[in-house]
Amino acid sequence: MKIVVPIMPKSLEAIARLSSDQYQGADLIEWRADFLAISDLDLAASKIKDKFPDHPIIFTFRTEDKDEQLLSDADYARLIDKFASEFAYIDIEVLRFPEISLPKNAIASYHDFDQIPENLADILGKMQARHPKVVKFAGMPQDKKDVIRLMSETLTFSEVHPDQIIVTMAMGELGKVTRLVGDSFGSSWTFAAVDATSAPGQLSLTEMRQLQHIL
Ligand SMILES: O=C1C[C@@](O)(C(=O)O)C[C@@H](O)[C@@H]1O
Repeated sequence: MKIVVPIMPKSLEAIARLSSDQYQGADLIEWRADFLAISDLDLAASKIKDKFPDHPIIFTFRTEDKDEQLLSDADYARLIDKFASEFAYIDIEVLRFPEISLPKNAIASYHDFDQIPENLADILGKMQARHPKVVKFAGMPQDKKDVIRLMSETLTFSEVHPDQIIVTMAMGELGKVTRLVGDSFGSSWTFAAVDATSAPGQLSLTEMRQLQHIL
């Protein structure tokens, strides 16, 4: 299971302060670009690539967790188009922005911050139908059965689509187990933190490395 570590710099100075040594054990870096002003993204992109020359980087501009719409559909599409060729992977909220054509390195992603939806299989299927490089889902379980359901749907999906990379996780305390043993149920990546977490329930990179070793 690959370990992805998000970075969420809130200024260009914060990028300069990042110490890449702390990220050595990560397989991929996810740049959460939605914490910066749009006008800073160009400069930030080159600084981040300079900072992590040895890591594949995911460009993510998350809109699903914002109350207000930060970008129009057209601006989101332009942003995706611009950065897709600059990074190893690009996160795209495909069901929210269905008009976008997917580049080869697309991660089709979907978040539900309230629940593990009953129609999870349908959501995964709709994302897969766009033929992205990776299908990714993160949801908030309300009880232990939700956690088992997420893992069970992930396993079923991975058996039906053995060539499709799928990444799923349940967030929060209840969901932590999915970040540890997700790969036994078909999920290929897990997200872990250095300093701040980008979602509830993430373990630290150090803990995740130790666990990977044990497992
Ligand atoms: O999609 C994901 C997964 C995530 O939400 C998590 O729960 O670890 C963290 C986000 O930064 C990332 O974009």
